[in-house]
Amino acid sequence: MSDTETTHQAATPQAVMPRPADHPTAPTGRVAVLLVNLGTPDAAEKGAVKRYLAEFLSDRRVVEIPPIAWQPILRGIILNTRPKKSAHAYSQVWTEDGSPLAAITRRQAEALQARLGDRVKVDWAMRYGRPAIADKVQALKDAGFDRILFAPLYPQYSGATTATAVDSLGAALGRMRWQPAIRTLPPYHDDPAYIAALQADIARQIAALAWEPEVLLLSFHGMPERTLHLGDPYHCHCRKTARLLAGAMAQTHPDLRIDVTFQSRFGRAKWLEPATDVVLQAEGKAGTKRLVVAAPGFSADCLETLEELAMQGRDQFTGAGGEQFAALACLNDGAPGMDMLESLVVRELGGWV
Ligand SMILES: C=CC1=C(C)c2cc3[nH]c(cc4nc(cc5[nH]c(cc1n2)c(C)c5CCC(=O)O)C(CCC(=O)O)=C4C)c(C)c3C=C
Ligand SMILES: [Fe+2]
Ligand SMILES: [Fe+2]
Repeated sequence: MSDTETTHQAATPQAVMPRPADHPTAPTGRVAVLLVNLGTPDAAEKGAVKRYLAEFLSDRRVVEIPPIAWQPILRGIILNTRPKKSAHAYSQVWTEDGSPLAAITRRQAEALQARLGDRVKVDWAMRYGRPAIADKVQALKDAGFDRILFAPLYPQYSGATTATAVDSLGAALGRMRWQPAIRTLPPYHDDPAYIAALQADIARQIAALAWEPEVLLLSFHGMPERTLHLGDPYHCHCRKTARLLAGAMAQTHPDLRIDVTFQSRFGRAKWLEPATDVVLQAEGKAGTKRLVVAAPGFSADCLETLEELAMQGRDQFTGAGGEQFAALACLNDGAPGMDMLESLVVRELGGWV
């Protein structure tokens, strides 16, 4: 007899049926939060990077070229050239705990667990590589968690990030006879808690510098410009985040000039502009001496912030005449970012806990 039938009968006046002991595989109402980020290689060496890039760049949400045209380019050229170069870049930022993106995402999950206590189980997964979304969802279900808040840690929605993470969840659910109930965390690009966290964290890091920046660049990961015309809200979300953040920063730093750029251009198509590397050189050439760059779209530091911005970016700016440069840390597992994440998650869990 199912729980539903029991409840129905209990409501009738004649007989109050005793509730049967829970079926051993029928847990109810146990709630988990699964934090999700992009994914990263298992090691900073060519083979691991090749496996990671093969999975990532074969995702049709990421490279929107028909496989018949794209796969020969990917397998014939890109996977034979890029892994060596990218492995070298990864080796420059690798930590004792492995890839920064994975290590920080794990710490975010641990910090959120400590904040939420035993009401909720917090775990983490990656869209590409490990730990895989499908494995984590199955493990949570097997452990009795039948309600899962799936939280892709991308403040700005994009088909190439949020949607593909949810696709992967959907594929995992598609293989399950008995699925957990699912909620997904909406994009939070304009949430006051996110803007406040960014403002506080950026202001704190600027105050810790021994010099005063003239310019703050807000560098977001790029996307092919075509995706904007196809209706992807990513560009608009980035612009709105930047507008709200600039408004908040103007209260405390009225003399700071704030500009938006897009980094990590890939391939030959036109990407969103202006490009971060181009602007860093142009600023240096134009006489800007002191510049900071922040990456508000990245919830955790990773290759793109630690190598591309902090290392290459410094060379681009100082090589063109700039003098003082700092790449600010992402929100990571610091207090402002964790306060924000806790408030977003608690709001989405309403009615479940
Ligand atoms: C067509 C290629 C790419 C698109 C589109 C793209 C979108 C996109 N990516 C992020 C966030 C991250 N990307 C990261 C690394 C990375 N990105 C691409 C390509 C595209 N990204 C590549 C090839 C790589 C791997 C590194 C390299 O070889 O250059 C990372 C860091 C991962 C890490 O291990 O540290 C993040 C994070 C967003 C948010 C986004 C679209 C909005
Ligand atoms: Fe990327
Ligand atoms: Fe990059």
